[in-house]
Parts: sequence; structure tokens; C-alpha cells
Amino acid sequence: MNLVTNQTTTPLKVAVLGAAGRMGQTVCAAVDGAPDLELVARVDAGDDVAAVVRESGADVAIDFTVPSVTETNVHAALDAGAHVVVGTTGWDDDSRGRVSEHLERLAQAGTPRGVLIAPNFGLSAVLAMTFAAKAARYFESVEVIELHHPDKVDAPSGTARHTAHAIAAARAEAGVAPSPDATETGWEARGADVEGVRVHAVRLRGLVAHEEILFGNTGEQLSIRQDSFDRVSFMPGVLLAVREVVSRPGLTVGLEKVLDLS
Ligand SMILES: NC(=O)C1=CN([C@@H]2O[C@H](COP(=O)(O)OP(=O)(O)OC[C@H]3O[C@@H](n4cnc5c(N)ncnc54)[C@H](O)[C@@H]3O)[C@@H](O)[C@H]2O)C=CC1
Ligand SMILES: O=C(O)C1=N[C@H](C(=O)O)C[C@H](O)C1
Repeated sequence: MNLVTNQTTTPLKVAVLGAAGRMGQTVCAAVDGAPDLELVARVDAGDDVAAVVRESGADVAIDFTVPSVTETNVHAALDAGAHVVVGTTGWDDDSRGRVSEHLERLAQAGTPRGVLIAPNFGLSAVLAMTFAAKAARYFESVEVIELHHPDKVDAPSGTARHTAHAIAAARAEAGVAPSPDATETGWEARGADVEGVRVHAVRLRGLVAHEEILFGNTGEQLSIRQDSFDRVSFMPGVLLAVREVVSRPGLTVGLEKVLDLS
């Protein structure tokens, strides 16, 4: 990732939403340590997001909160004049569509803004997803295993959903048949069906965030595995997104777009 910064320009002002959380605390420290960024607000549950973002003069709001509030926060931060970087999970076509409409209204009003939603900011995860999408058409079988800390509130992970979506799209485009599966009973043991891809979620103390994508043909297997052992692994991607979003009007989904991997 290219993290070269231009230190002669005015620092970008950044507000962090979910600042007291696991990711929020790590993001605040990373922003604080970046010479071209200025942390102007730490926002958490109970705060008026729109008011704090507006009063802080933030150029960019970063949301690492919870799936149930993230969309509301994004609309509030946009109304307050900020661009938004989102790491929180829980997004679907409908919620992304409403953000796109909001962004179109802002562009038509002459105040274009950018929103960048990435299910995973870790370079290893972004590359694993990219490689998996490339491999998807060449194998008869595919399954995804995501492994996380037990304090995570959603399953399967946003990363696994994004991975499965990319795999399903690549297989559909190539006309690949569904993975063979003779299961007749015990479907509850076969994981979630995400667009035809079986996704298994492990929750285990000691883990942070990990994903394994398994591909199989007769006589061979490809395993693609990535591990985030520490939340600092997400920080280069988050900071890159902050620097990019201000010059990317509209909605961008996935850090792979910024890294020119898709
Ligand atoms: N895209 C990525 O690379 C990554 C995404 N995540 C996702 O980020 C999200 C946060 O994860 P964690 O930090 O582990 O969760 P966490 O539970 O530690 O933190 C969430 C924080 O949001 C706060 N919050 C709740 N409602 C709020 C509101 N209305 N406004 C502002 N703050 C509010 C909570 O009080 C808490 O401090 C999850 O959806 C997780 O899946 C996590 C790691 C990496
Ligand atoms: O909750 C987490 O921790 C993580 N959430 C994201 C997800 O659901 O994919 C990203 C990463 O896996 C860590």
C-alpha cells in the first residue's frame, strides 16, 4: 500500500465514530500518529453524530460502530458535510442504495461527497479475496471459513460475505455449476449459504480476524488463508481510505477498488 503523504498540505480533519470500541481506539491512535491527519472528534454511543461532526469541522468521518447504527451514522455525517469511511459490517444492497441516493442528491446540490465502505481494510484480507475471486472459476468445489474473536456480534463476517459474493459472481460469469454436495440431513452443520457458497463461522477466544478459502478439484486443493493477528493490521488500509475518499465522489465498496485490484 502506498502510504506516502504530502506533508506540505493542511491536515485532513478526522472524526472517529465508535471511538471507544476495539477498532475505534486503534483508529484514533493511528489518526493521531499520522502527520497529514488531525483527530478532531471522538464520537461514541449517546453522542449526536451530526452535531459533533459539524462542530468539529471534520473533513472525513470514520465509522467503526455496530451494524444496527452504521447507516444512520453515515447519513448524519454526510448531512454534517463530511466524507465517510466505513469499516462497520451489516451493509446490504438496500442500505448501500440509500447512501448512493444521498450522495447523488449532494452532488446535484453542488456539494459532492464520497463514501468508502470496506468490509476489511487488511491488506492480507483484500488480497485473499482478490485471489479467491480469480481462482473461483477453476474449481469444482469452494467453501469459506471465517474465524474471529468471540466478542464479534455478527456472523458470517462482512469479509466472508464479500468473499462469497465475489466468488459467486466469478463462477456465475464463467458458467460454473454449484459445488457438489450430497448432503441429505444435517444441513445445520453445513454453514450458511451465501449466494450458493457455504460459509462457516468459528468464534474462539484468542483469535482476532482470519479467513480461509478452500477450493477443490479431483486430486487437488487450493487453500488461501489470511490472518489479522492484531487490529493494527487494518490501519494502513483505513488511513489510505481516508486520504482517498476526499477525491472519490460517490460510493466506493471495497478497498480493492482503491488498490486497483479489481
Ligand atoms: N472493515 C474492517 O477492516 C473491520 C471491520 N470491523 C467491524 O467494525 C465494527 C466495530 O468492531 P469493533 O470495534 O470490534 O466493535 P466494538 O463493539 O468494540 O465497538 C463498537 C463501538 O461503537 C460504539 N457505538 C454504538 N452505537 C454507536 C452510535 N450510535 N454512534 C457511535 N458509536 C456507537 C460502541 O459504544 C462501541 O464503542 C464491526 O462491525 C466489525 O465487524 C472490525 C475490524 C476490522
Ligand atoms: O468484527 C471484527 O473483528 C471484524 N469484522 C470485519 C468482518 O466482519 O469481516 C472485518 C474483520 O474480519 C474483523
